[in-house]
Amino acid sequence: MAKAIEKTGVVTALGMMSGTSLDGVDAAVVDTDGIRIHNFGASGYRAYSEAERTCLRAALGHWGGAEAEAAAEVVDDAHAELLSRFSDYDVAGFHGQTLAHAPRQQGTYQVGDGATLAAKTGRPVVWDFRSDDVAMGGEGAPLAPFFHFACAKYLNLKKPVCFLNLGGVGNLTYVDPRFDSPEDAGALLAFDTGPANAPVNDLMQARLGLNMDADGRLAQSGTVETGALELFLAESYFSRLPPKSLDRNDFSEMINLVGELSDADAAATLTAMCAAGVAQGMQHCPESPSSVLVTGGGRHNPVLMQMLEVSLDCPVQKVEELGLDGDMLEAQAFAYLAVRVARGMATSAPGTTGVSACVGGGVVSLPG
Ligand SMILES: Nc1ncnc2c1ncn2[C@@H]1O[C@H](COP(=O)(O)OP(=O)(O)OP(=O)(O)O)[C@@H](O)[C@H]1O
Ligand SMILES: CC(=O)N[C@H]1[C@@H]2OC[C@@H](O2)[C@@H](O)[C@@H]1O[C@H](C)C(=O)O
Repeated sequence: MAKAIEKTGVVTALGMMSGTSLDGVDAAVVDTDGIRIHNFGASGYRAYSEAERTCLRAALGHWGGAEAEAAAEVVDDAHAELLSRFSDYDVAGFHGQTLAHAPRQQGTYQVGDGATLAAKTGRPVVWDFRSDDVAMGGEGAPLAPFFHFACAKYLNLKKPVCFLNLGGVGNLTYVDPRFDSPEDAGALLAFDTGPANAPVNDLMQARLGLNMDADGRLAQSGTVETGALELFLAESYFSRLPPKSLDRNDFSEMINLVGELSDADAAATLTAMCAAGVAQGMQHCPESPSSVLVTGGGRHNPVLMQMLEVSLDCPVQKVEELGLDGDMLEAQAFAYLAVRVARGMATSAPGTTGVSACVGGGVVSLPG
């Protein structure tokens, strides 16, 4: 069994991501040398139970304490359980669960203990991906952009393209595949676009006890309240230049902007806010991309997809149209990044997190 990973050649990495939507943990295998993607492998998913989700929700915004400890236990157990379904990998990338993120103040805080996981599994585990970037003045997020660059190369794309991830929060990566390396100035520009599904999920939870507006059915029957949308876009976050990042709950008061609206109008308006944040963010791209490739759970929402098609002036496609798996892209990203960290390569750049120089964050825990 591998105790440390080889310094060169293609290895099999297993990435795991527990995202801001708090729905569950994704895991996916990528064969890579840390530069090129050679192959995408098996994937898996482990949903959080209602009780686990309640525990995680209660810990959001906490920088430690009993709530965070309870959440850490849930995260560690769920990841260990998911990991036990895989046997054929050389290194694991373990993002953990973000509980709080304020890079300019307290920093960034993910729970999940990679050292324990390494001891349990007997494999090297790479974790704590964001802290070094924040310590060097970066946003600590988004980190998927270096992987998006590798995806563009894997797909043999020749023109600039955007990857748009619609999870709890939205994040956009502008990739120019004409550059050789993700570290080249101008190859990447990335930032969080604004809230994506989190406000709609919170609305559905508060008003109807549901986890999401499945297939946008409620939003579909509602009307967008343009006054609320304008107030949303007046938020100072949207006039800030990228790179920039958000905490899941930075926009949680948005739900108050739709407080007086019917369920359907509120859902339609919060969905429109997500699309409007993306449209606003696209104005920062140095060139109009050949297309916007959408990944993450929001791409399953046809109302949101249609709003994006109307408001963006380039084609909007699900990543599946190019053969990628939009449910697993983030887990794959942390598989890819794990290999880069283990090999001392950079995982973020001034254009992706605003860090002062390219930095390779992450901690490598070897089994004892
Ligand atoms: N069929 C669907 N209809 C509407 N919304 C959906 C559908 N499927 C998924 N979603 C939305 O996508 C969310 C999950 O997205 P995803 O798994 O990308 O989030 P995440 O990885 O937790 O978040 P992040 O990328 O912010 O870390 C769900 O909570 C829901 O809001
Ligand atoms: C601090 C943190 O966990 N941020 C997440 C979150 O979820 C989406 C967006 O906000 C993105 O910035 C990031 O995740 C992705 C995987 C990233 O780092 O690329």
